[in-house]
Amino acid sequence: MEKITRISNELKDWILQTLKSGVNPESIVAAMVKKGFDQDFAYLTMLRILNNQSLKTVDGNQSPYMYESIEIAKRGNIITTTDREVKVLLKMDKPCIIYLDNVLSIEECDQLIHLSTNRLQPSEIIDPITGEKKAVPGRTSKGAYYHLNETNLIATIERRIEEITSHPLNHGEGLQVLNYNIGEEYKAHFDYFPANQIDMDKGGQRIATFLIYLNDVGAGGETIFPKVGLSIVPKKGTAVYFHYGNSHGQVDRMSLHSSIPVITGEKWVATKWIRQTTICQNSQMNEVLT
Ligand SMILES: O=C(O)CCC(=O)C(=O)O
Ligand SMILES: [Fe+2]
Repeated sequence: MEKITRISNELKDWILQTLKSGVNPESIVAAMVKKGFDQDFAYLTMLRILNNQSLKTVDGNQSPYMYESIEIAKRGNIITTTDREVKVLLKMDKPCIIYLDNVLSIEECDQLIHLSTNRLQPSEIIDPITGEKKAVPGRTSKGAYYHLNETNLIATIERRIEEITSHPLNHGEGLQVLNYNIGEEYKAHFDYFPANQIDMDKGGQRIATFLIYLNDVGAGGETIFPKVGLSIVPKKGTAVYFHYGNSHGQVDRMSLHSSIPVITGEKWVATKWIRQTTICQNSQMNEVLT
C-alpha cells in the first residue's frame, strides 16, 4: 500500500499537543509509521515541528472557521431552568466561550466531590494516532467517569446541562470529574478529535465542552485559553461552556485551552463533552463511552 506523505492541520495540532504533554518524539514517529505514514516523511515532519519550522499541510489553505450562532447565546443574561436561574457572567464570540454562575448549588458540588473521591483513577488521553487511551505526564490530574444518568445527582446535573445548552442529553458523553492536586495540570489541548478518529456511529465529532467548577481554588488552577489570553478563575458552582464545532464539520483551533498548575489547595471540575449527534440509542444509554 502506498505510504502517506501529507498531514492535515489537525494532525499537526495533535502532534504538537502530544509532544507538549510529554510523549517522546520517537514514539509519535513510530505510531505514525504504524498507521501507514512514510518513515522519512514522519521523521522529517517531526523535525520541522520540533524546530518550529513551517510545515505544508494538505488543508494549508483551508477556509477559516465559520462561527455560527448557538442556542445558549440566544438565551439572554439569565437562563431559567426547571430548578434554577443561571446567570451569564462573561461572553466571548471568537472563540465562543460563555462563563455561567449558579449552575450547581454548593451542596451539589460537595456531593459530586464526595461521590468521586473513592473512584479517582490517573487521567488518560486518547492517543491521536493510535486511538488508544494512555496516561501522559502532561495530564497529571485524576479522574472519575460516570455513565449517563448513573445516579440521581448525575441525572439532575445532566438534565440541567441539557436545559442550559439545548444539546440533547444523548449527545453528551458520560460526565467526567477531575481532581488536581498542587502542581497538577492539564497542558494545552483541544477537546475535539483529529479527523481520523471521528466515529460517526458514536456521536461523531465533539463540538462543545461544559466544564463545571466544583470548588474554589486558593491560587492557580485557572482554565486558560492562550490564543485569546483569557483566564477563567474557578469558582464553586460556576461553569464555562465553549463551542468549537460547526455544522460544516469545521473545528475551531482558537479553542485551545489548558488547566494551569494548582498552587494552593486543590481543584475539582466536572466535564461534559458534547458530540455532533446521538452517541448511542436509549437502550444502550448506560454504555456511553467516556
Ligand atoms: O480543568 C480544566 O480547567 C480543564 C479541563 C479540560 O480541559 C477538559 O476536561 O477537557
Ligand atoms: Fe479540555
